[in-house]
Amino acid sequence: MIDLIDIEKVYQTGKKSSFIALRGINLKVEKGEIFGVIGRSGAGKSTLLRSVNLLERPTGGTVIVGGDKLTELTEKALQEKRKRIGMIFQHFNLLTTATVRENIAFPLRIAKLGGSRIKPRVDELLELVGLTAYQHHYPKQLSGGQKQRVGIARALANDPEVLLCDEATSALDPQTTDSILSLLKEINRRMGITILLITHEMGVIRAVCDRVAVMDHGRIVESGTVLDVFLSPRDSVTREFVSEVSDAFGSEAIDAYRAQGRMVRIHFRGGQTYEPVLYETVRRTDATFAILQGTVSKMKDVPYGQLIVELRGSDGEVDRIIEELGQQGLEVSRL
Ligand SMILES: Nc1ncnc2c1ncn2[C@@H]1O[C@H](COP(=O)(O)OP(=O)(O)OP(=O)(O)O)[C@@H](O)[C@H]1O
Repeated sequence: MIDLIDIEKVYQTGKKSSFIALRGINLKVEKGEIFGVIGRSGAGKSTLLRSVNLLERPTGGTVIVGGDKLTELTEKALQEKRKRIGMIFQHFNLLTTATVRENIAFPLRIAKLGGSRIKPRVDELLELVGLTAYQHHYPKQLSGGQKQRVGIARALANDPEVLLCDEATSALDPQTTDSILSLLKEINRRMGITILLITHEMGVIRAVCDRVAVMDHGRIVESGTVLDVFLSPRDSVTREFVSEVSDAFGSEAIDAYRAQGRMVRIHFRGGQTYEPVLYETVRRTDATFAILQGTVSKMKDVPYGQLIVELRGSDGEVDRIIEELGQQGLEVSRL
């Protein structure tokens, strides 16, 4: 649905100086998925997101959305295409002197829809985001979460195929963040809208995304399914993000144990998370095990678990257990 090919962005910062914000970005977002881009401040996330609808025109490369090469469209054709690419912002960007209803109707008026079609569409959108009772309020009378709901309704007004989310929950408290993320998931599921979001919070990625790309200094340093990247991060930047949401791992207590050897980390995915796979495997040997740390959580809707255990048995038994766990599809790494 979104194809970014060899995207470069160079900002001219002075007569003779320039800054490279994006370097050779290649990214493909499939139809119907929620794709997250994560990175530290200054990594280039906003520049990348704004390249998708050409709010920021790349200095090199090709942007394709829904089969159309945006980088080759005329200004008029681009305006038309942008109607099918919704966008929401960290600070909502609402019209402060217009009511909730007028804010949502705004893109429909721009699209020159007749009044008789605007009213039912706005009613539908108000209902979708749960703001029917607030339709005559002004933005200053709303909470942050409600303002973002207006932003979402407005972005969906023209029935887009893609929704771009620019740090959409960064200005919200954790509870409101959860409710906005749930709304985005519902919109994606019910309407099949492809969502591309940028964030600096791994929690956001874990809650809603199918796949993720990690950015650093204008490059994508790692990408893959959220589960893969989360459970086996390769790049140091990724590892830092992952440690933010899994602070239980790698604690000093575990490090102290490490000296004794035979410690393993086991990753469970999906239905396996709830099965006694470890117990059943160890039971078939003379070995035993001690659980040192464990967690069960969810990555979007997929359950996953991570256990750190010390296997107590002979070298041969320990090798056999690790091999058998692997054969059953568990990821096992010696610590
Ligand atoms: N108009 C501009 N002129 C010059 N440099 C710019 C311009 N816009 C962005 N930059 C620089 O490009 C880099 C990437 O900025 P960008 O806003 O895309 O990063 P980001 O990852 O979204 O970070 P943040 O979350 O802080 O916005 C930064 O170093 C920024 O200073």
